[in-house]
Amino acid sequence: MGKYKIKTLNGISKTGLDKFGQNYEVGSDIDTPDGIILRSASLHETEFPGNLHCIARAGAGVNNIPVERCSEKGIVVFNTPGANANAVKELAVAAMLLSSRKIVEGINWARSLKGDDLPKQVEKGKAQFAGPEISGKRLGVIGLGAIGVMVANAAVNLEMEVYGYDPYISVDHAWGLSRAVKKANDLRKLFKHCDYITLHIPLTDETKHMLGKEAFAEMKEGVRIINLSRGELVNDEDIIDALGAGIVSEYVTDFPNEKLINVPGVIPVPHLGASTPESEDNCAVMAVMQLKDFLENGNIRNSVNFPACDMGVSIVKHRLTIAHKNIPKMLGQISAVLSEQGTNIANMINRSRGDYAYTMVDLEEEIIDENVKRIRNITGVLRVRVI
Ligand SMILES: NC(=O)c1ccc[n+]([C@@H]2O[C@H](COP(=O)([O-])OP(=O)(O)OC[C@H]3O[C@@H](n4cnc5c(N)ncnc54)[C@H](O)[C@@H]3O)[C@@H](O)[C@H]2O)c1
Ligand SMILES: O=C(O)[C@H](O)COP(=O)(O)O
Repeated sequence: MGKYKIKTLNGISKTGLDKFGQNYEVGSDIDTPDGIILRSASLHETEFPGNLHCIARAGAGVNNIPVERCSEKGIVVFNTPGANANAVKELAVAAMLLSSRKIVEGINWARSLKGDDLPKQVEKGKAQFAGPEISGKRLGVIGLGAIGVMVANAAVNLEMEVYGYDPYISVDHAWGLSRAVKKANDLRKLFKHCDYITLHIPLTDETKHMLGKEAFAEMKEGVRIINLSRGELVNDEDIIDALGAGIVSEYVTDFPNEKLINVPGVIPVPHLGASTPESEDNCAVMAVMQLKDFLENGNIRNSVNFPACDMGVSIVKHRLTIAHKNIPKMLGQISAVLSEQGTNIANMINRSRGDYAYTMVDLEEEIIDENVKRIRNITGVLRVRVI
């Protein structure tokens, strides 16, 4: 078996890449990779080579990856849940303060001062940069996943009154949420009462333009909006109107574009949410370890399109992994091929997730190519690997 080939897109932390080790050829110029590791680069226009088995997003959001197209080809897509959450939480706290205290304007003004009486000018001019404290104000957190929970809890510690909205919250994340966070059952109520609203949800067909004209019409006048999640969650034209009308007083976005950049009240941050050495290392290490375990053992952990599946380290003659559609009679057809050959199945596991499923089979003897072909040809089978 030759070396596994991994293509890198974006700058991936060396601490993570070093974990690939000797059996891997890793680089940005690899043509026919077994795996891809990336951050925000878009793969929507990319044709995938036939031998590409897996893609790891060193980060949270996977809207830059054509996940459904990958599923149809049996390509397993991973992300690294929670690995950059603390970095985003810290920037969210900073964003609330930036939106309140006119810190950026104040710094720019201080830098523009000239003369030999600067302390005097500072004291005379500072009043124009006064802004409210966040303590005692109401914060609405939309999305209570890895980041939203941390932001909500941090805001409680900063003495804010916090409302959380997430109809799909996981049990684990609910356990991690401070009891002081109040549950918002209805987004309209959250819009009506909150002084600050922060978004921590993925970009999907459901969430695109979640903040638009109708939402702004419900909001408290002067609300401050923090969007460190994805630009398209907010309708640009509508928030520009809401800023002009004074409904929104400040909009901190980690996703600036040409429409927003010079609008008064917009605080553009150049997608810095996860840009800390700590989270870049965390994400890369997690992504690399997941890719390695998948390529070497067929195990799936933290995939966004296939079920979690783990049979430990492969120590048998062959491990067969089969990505397939979640349809009846699949296991029967696979085991029929193996039993016709007289092969003893040492261990087998099958898991499903929505329309897709994954089967792992440990075999104590060689599997002949003809039978691998027969399994590949079963209707609904997307990909077969022999490890
Ligand atoms: N700015 C950055 O650098 C940066 C860094 C990390 C993540 N992000 C963005 O933040 C998003 C969230 O990251 P995370 O790590 O917290 O993800 P996560 O999967 O842990 O949490 C997302 C939460 O959103 C909830 N949700 C989904 N649809 C919802 C809806 N319609 N209404 C309310 N809640 C909904 C889910 O139930 C889940 O709890 C990512 O998808 C990514 O787009 C940005
Ligand atoms: O979804 C994410 O994890 C973030 O947007 C981080 O993106 P980045 O890795 O390109 O900084």
